[in-house]
Amino acid sequence: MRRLTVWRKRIAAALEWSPVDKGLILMAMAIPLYLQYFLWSLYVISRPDSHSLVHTEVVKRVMEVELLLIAIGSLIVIAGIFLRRRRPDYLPFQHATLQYYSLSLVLMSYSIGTLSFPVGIVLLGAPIFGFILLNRRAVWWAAASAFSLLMALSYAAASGDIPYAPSKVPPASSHAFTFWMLSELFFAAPFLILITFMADQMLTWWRDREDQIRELSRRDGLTGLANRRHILSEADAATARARRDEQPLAVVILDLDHFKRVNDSHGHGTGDRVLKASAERLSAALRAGDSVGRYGGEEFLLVLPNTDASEAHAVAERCRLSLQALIVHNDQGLRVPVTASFGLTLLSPTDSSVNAAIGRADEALYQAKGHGRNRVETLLAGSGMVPSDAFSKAPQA
Ligand SMILES: Nc1nc2c(ncn2[C@@H]2O[C@H](COP(=O)(O)OP(=O)(O)OP(=O)(O)O)[C@@H](O)[C@H]2O)c(=O)[nH]1
Repeated sequence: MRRLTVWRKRIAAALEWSPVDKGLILMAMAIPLYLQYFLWSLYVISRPDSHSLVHTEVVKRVMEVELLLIAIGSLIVIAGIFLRRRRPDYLPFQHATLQYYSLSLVLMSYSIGTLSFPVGIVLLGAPIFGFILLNRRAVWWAAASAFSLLMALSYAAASGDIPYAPSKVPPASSHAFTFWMLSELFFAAPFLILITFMADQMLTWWRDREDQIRELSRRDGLTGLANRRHILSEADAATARARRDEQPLAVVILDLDHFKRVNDSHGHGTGDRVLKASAERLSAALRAGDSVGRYGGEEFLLVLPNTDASEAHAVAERCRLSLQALIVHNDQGLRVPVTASFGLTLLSPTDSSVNAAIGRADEALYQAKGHGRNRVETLLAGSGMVPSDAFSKAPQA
């Protein structure tokens, strides 16, 4: 099962393969097909009723062509194996494999009829699959060659210059008709299975990759927290919910104190470590449902749904004490003191958007800096600054 998963991942990640490897995978699909057709030919001419189903002489000639195609295909594979280490990006190899694949399939299809069911499947599936996986220009060239050959053979057959579907004896009985119907399904089955399977795997892989990219675009590279854009969009969503449910929403901005000094005295690397450790502390101090993001260089934004001023003050205090207790060492092993100042507010019905509340929290933060840092200040719309002792159990360091 684990092996299957590994192979699934490999197949799904085929977009990343080198052009030579992609050419080789095409050959790995084509050669077994000719083996499959060869075995079918062998089977059909050995049947006692073969004369009522196929023109055996033609089928024997087709078998020679199949063997020739297998031999040519094997030579191309040997060339590919030779190239894959030395020149994995050698695009002409992909052109060669695509031309081989498309022209030989059209040629093979001629013997059972250029307008048959398997040809339709190949014509439809191969370019879609090819455009996703292979070089576009090479696929266009191969599609153009295959289409030209298909048209030339169809035109020659229509004009009576060559027979149409020379292998086939036109089904004269329901038995012969069933035989041909099953044979055509047998020819088309590998394409149907392979194209469906590959499309499923690749689309799954694409979706996973899209999810990863979306996640990356939302995260701050250093701290792993939501980045500014994402925390603001979370704040917007929380605002809409708070207004709909008529619940309070608290917004807190915090800024590490004298962070320039940390960088200047201990180096940027230590500064980065402080930011990462602070982010971890903040995430750990919040409840499920609260959000935290990196709002600026050393500024973080907390969005606390269903939280009134007193609860939000307690959360901010908890974060403040947690940061104050943080132990980060510089490269020389000295402890770097970390504290932060906090500005808190609640969303007010008069706020046109969450940005108004963020602006107020920023103003409160400015006050916290002015009042000596490492403290929480609250500014509420309508009531102005709220003294810290208005909240029960709100100790300041
Ligand atoms: N190491 C590191 N430093 C950063 C990063 N982003 C911003 N900074 C630094 O953070 C410092 C912020 O300094 P200031 O805005 O002057 O504020 P402060 O020194 O914290 O002073 P107060 O806010 O008044 O307490 C600047 O030196 C920025 O270079 C980062 O990703 N990594």
